Amino acid sequence: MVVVPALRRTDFERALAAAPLPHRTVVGGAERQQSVLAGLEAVAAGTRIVLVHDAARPFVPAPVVQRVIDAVRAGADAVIPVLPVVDTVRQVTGETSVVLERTSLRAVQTPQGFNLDVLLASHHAALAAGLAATDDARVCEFAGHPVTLVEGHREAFKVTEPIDLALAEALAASRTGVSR
Ligand SMILES: C[C@](O)(CO)[C@H](O)COP(=O)(O)O
Repeated sequence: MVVVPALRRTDFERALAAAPLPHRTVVGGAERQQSVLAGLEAVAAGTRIVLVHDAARPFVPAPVVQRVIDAVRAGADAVIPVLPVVDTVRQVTGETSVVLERTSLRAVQTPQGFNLDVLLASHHAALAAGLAATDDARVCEFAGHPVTLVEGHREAFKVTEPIDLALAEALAASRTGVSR
């Protein structure tokens, strides 16, 4: 299931026409949570496990995906790939700031894996409560489900800033042997 903006649906469908895997598109909402919920509600009844992935993380290595799937298959309700944080991180409140204990911090990636029934029920609970979450694991946690961590990978970075494009192009060239 590929969640797309309403105004670009045709463009996405055209771009996805040659995709090697069967897929469908569904129109998302204004915020991430609404888009994920739209995707989940379009998933076939009877599906047990679902992975939620950011299209902005195109280089996620297959072993990360496998670790997430394995942990959900082993019975976890919510599984996320994470990485240690390499920068010193400060929490800012108004004019003051404090350093957070770096060894206890993890950067969260996708794909995140879930028991579909748990994730759907959690999204409905979050919607009813007005929770705004930046990822689906937070939605599950809010609904009382534990979150299992597995090892992520630096190559699963989110293409966000202009400089990320240079890295993305280099990685794409190294994987395909084709450079632009
Ligand atoms: C889910 C996520 O990738 C985890 O780091 C991140 O929260 C997504 O944020 P976005 O603002 O929806 O790209």
